[in-house]
Amino acid sequence: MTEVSLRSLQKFYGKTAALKDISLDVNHGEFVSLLGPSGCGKSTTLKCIAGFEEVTDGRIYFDNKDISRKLPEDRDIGMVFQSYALFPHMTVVQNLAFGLEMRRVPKSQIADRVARAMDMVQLTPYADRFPKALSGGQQQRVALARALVIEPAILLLDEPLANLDAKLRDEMRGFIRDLQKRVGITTIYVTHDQDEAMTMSDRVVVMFGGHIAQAAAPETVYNAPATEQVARFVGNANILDLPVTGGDAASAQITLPGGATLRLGTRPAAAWQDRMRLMARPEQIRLTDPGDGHLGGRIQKRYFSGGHVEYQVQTDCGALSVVGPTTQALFEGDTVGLRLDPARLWSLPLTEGPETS
Ligand SMILES: Nc1ncnc2c1ncn2[C@@H]1O[C@H](COP(=O)(O)OP(=O)(O)OP(=O)(O)O)[C@@H](O)[C@H]1O
Repeated sequence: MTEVSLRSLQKFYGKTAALKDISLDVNHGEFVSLLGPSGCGKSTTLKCIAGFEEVTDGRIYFDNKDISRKLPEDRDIGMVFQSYALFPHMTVVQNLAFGLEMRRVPKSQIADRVARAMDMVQLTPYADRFPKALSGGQQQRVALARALVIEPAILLLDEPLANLDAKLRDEMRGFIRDLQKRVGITTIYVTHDQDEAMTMSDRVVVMFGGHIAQAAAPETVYNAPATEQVARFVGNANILDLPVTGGDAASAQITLPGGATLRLGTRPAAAWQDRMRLMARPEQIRLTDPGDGHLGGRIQKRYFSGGHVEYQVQTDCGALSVVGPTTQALFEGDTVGLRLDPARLWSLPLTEGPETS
């Protein structure tokens, strides 16, 4: 297991700054996802770690060894791409054996290591098939096995599930995560799919415009986003901009448009702030009888989605998204009350970080 440290990475393509300042430590055996919108620099970060791109400035360390200028083949990484990149004219066994032959692993060991890798991804019955005779999910499992059979120090995955349909993608998420835990390999995973990042990772690194906005456990990124941009990118966020009307050194009191007050567990970040931007996730707001909530509203849209119902509710704080149980008989046009949980309202900084796009 290997620790990866990125120190102030910068990468320019001509005048385009793909990475502006990336610093990150990935612990031994950790599964870290790089998450962000298209063009934020996820793939470039991964390519720099792999050595397919040279950094313009900054350093990359594997276990405290500076590998920034090493060739990809000298970095001891296994890589899986979105396009499985299997050799079409080779069978599964041959695809797996290839990397070992290139590394001059003794023939006597190759068969055994290939067999173990195939078993690991449950593909033993398909050993002699060519890639075109395998499903997308099976091909991606071959690609995984091919990356792991060389027993690399670090596993890098670039949107490996993007080509699979939704159901298979779900299955493969669990499969990759279980396999990574069993093997215990340090893994960096690029995705623009927040569900994927949240369900699979020990830590999610949210990136915008060549910067890291937050690197934290999935629960922290979701419940305590570092910025409004993170709040809006990861999940559905209701943002309430409300005046501070009282409180003390430890807790602020805010007043909602209808006059209801709430005592929060936090203060505004800066002494001069007389308002707060608070985030409430849809499932943290409860719909009640009109007059019973902290805020009044009218249901504009109702979306039944099997396990729960999503509502769009027009309020004096704007349109809020609320998730409720299917047992609640509420419909479009109904007048409702909205109850907020002061303990779960998250105070966002009023100003964003250095980069907002
Ligand atoms: N080879 C290249 N030449 C010039 N510009 C590039 C090159 N590769 C990437 N870029 C630019 O660098 C920035 C970051 O690209 P990158 O591919 O890392 O983003 P990404 O977050 O992985 O996006 P996506 O999710 O769309 O793959 C983008 O502005 C992109 O246009």
